[in-house]
Amino acid sequence: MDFSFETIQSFVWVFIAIYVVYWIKKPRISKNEPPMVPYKFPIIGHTLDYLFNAEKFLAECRQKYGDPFNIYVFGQVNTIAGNEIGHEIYLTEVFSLRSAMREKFPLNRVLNCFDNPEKIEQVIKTIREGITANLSLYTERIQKQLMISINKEIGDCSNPKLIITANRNFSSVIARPVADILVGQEISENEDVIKAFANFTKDFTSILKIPPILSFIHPKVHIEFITLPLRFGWSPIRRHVITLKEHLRPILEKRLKDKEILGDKYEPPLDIIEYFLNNPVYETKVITDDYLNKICNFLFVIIVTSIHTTSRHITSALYDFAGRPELWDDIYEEQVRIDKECNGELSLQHINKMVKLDSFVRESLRTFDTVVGSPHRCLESYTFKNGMTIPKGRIVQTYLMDIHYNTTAYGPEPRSFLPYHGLENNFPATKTDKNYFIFGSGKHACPGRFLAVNEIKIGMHKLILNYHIKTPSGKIEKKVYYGPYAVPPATGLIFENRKK
Ligand code: HEM
Repeated sequence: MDFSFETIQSFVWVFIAIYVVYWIKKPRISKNEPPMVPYKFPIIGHTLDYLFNAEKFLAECRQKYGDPFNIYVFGQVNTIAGNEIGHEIYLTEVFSLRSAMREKFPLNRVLNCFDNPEKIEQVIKTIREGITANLSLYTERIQKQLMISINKEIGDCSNPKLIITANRNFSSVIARPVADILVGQEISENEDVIKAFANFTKDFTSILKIPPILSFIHPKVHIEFITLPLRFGWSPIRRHVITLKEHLRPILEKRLKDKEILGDKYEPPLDIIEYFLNNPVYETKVITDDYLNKICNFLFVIIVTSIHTTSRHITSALYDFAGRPELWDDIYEEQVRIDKECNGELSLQHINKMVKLDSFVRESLRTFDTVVGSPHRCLESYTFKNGMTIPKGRIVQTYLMDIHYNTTAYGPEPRSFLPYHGLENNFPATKTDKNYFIFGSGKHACPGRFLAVNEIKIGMHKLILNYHIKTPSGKIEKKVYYGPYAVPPATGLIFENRKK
């Protein structure tokens, strides 16, 4: 075979380019760092194992190299912190989830307040003061909205009905109560608004479906590439922002007018938009387009953090319930007793009495089975208590499976489903703990977890009271994996009316 001079020249250039990338990207691990797991292929490193075999691969690394260890994925060294060391990440401000998320979930490119630490602090304060502190006042409305959703999405099942949960994962079920809390009862009756709430995250994450090949050069190159269309004016979420603005404007204008006319006699509705109108930072006399953009930006941050997460976990808890017939009667009996006690109208006290259901939900959250998650960026060089040091800029991932399946906390068979572990050990589903990281831990632990668990418990209570729920196979269905991240099974659930 003859090669022309040009062909040989091209080969040489390709070789030089690969060598330069290899040399630049070659991980440089200093002496005191966690051990680097050896790999066979330069540049690719452990990427394939991480994507297609994460559970087994990381378990083998953990066994061989201890905790923590370093792996090389998508051209970056990642430190994997497990059961012994993981909690340290959450005890100091040296590690930042927000900084790491910018390269994984570039929401800041469509919601500019996501890039502003002060605004995010305001979001967190709003969740704590405006939602969690008022949870008892919201309970009746959450219940009502969940029942509307259940009747619409599941409805009459005189004959068994298969509801396919894939992709949607009951996001519109959860969107309704969240809309009620954020924008009030009147706007949340509008189906377009509910759709905007339910689909915002799914539509935004459509840009994340592009495989991160360019991350091998640098994660920022990949992010610049996938967000390129946004710079030319295309936005996957624009229509949702327009819908919300359209419906917010007349309501906000009416509230300002009512306030002016009624003065002290004005009765402020309980919702987050009213919380804004009374907040010195967001006070206004006139509803301008700029003001609406500001409010929508803020609301969509709460929507992104609250709906997708909660709907994914209520779906998963339903699969966990449906696949375990041995638990059905016990949990059903608790719901019947509480339903009789409250005459169908739950208060926060009644929800707190659902101790078996709470323990079941905690166990479903613990065994959700994402292998690693919650990436945090190390903002300055840090030395762990065991003396190992990691450099500034390093991404540290929490090895959730190692934490959630540790034998010290969960006994000799930590992978089995222990429905009453929380109840027996006085660990409610909302309580963060070094053996339970589903809501993170420390200062930045999820501020929305009280709302999330309440929605899941109310939703499950109503569903279990009204329906027999089964999996199509009659067994526990397997989760679906995207690399190391788990999502609920996609087989669907069978609902059948309970005989009253
Ligand atoms: C089952 C549902 C949910 C899960 C599993 C979940 C999980 C998490 C996790 C793991 C974190 C990171 C914590 C850390 O770094 O220590 C977090 C943060 C956060 N979550 Fe949730 N979450 C859920 C529901 C919600 C809801 C309903 C809201 C809002 C009402 C919310 C708002 C937030 C916010 C604003 C943060 C950022 C906190 C900060 O940076 O300080 N989450 N969540």
